[in-house]
Amino acid sequence: ETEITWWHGMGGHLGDVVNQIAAGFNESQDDYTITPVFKGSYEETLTAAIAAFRAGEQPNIVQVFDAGAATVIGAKGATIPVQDLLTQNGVDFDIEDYIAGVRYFYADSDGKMIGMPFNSSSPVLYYNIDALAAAGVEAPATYEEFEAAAPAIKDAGYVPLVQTHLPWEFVENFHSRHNLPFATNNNGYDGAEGTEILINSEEMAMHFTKVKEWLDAGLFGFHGTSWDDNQAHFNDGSAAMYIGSSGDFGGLTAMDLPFEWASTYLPHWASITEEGYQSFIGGASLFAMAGKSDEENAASAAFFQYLTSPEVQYMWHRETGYVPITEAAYELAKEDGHYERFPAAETGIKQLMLQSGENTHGYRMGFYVQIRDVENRELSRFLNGETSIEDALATIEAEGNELLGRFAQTAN
Ligand SMILES: O=P(O)(O)OC[C@H](O)CO
Repeated sequence: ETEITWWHGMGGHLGDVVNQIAAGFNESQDDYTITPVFKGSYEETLTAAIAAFRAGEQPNIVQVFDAGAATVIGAKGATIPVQDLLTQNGVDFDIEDYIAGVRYFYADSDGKMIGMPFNSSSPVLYYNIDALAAAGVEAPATYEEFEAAAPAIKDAGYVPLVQTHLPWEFVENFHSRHNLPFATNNNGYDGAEGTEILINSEEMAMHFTKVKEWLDAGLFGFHGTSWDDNQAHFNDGSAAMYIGSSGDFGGLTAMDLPFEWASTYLPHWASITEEGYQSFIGGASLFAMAGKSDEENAASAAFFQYLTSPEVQYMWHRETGYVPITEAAYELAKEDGHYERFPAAETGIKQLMLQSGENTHGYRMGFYVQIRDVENRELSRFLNGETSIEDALATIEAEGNELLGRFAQTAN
């Protein structure tokens, strides 16, 4: 029997479902055993995998989040393109089986799939139905509607809004929802050479200036930049709404919160675009690391085949809220009546299928994990009154471009 390992960053409820998938694969056949290992946050998982690769102790499969994808795809020789792994091991592969939004996010510039989409998400707006009813307002579709409703929500005794990740929700997907360019060179997809971040814009300055006004007026809560710093305020009933991952759906359901909740799209500014554009996929994908035996690679291919079967995909989607990555799994969820029972479970995938534009397919920036650190640092300093928005955005742009330039050198 061949044994393989899978490093991932799925904690809590998500980790339980990962373990169920691994157990299901192990029971489904006698040739292979996969062992999932929780390595901490997405950032910690990626750091551990890079260190392990350098020491020749890499796992067979590692989960890498969207922000780290360009770095890993650009690290030639570190991974085996998943498309090659599958076809070399006799597993049928057709990129058209995947929903449009996930098809090319983890592909190289030739359209070859390098990472296997796994937990794909969208940032959505969750709302406490009881809180909005107490305030006599509807869930907002736009930030203008949020501004109009927020004072009544505050008067009803709630913090109107919190969010879980400034870069993902207020920067990266902000650009997609408004079809604004986020980097030169076709958002970085045309190559690392000369790619520059386009964060220092009128629209970013306007949005964060508004967020700071809301914060100062008690209409927005901000408790830190780690993934878990803010959601607790929604869970405990003090915040009426939060922007978070569609992949939070399963965890929220499992918590059995003492109030009714639902979700809707990530708001956009009607002043920038009347109709919002699609978001692009978040979450993470699975990479097969290089340097493993043929037997182990065959085991990884068999696991990926199992993982992408409609039944396993639907189970993962149903239990977590991550979007189904194949058309077949989405159809299965619809046929099973999943969205009639839980309308909030469909928000993420529907948002990925809204109108698209030239800037809505995501971004490809190397060392973007480090750029996120700069964004979090400078945007927090602005929200805490330690710098101006002009200086914050200029600093992110300068440090971001320096990191992008360094990445372009390593990638060549
Ligand atoms: O919380 P997740 O797993 O949906 O991931 C959100 C972001 O895309 C990670 O960078």
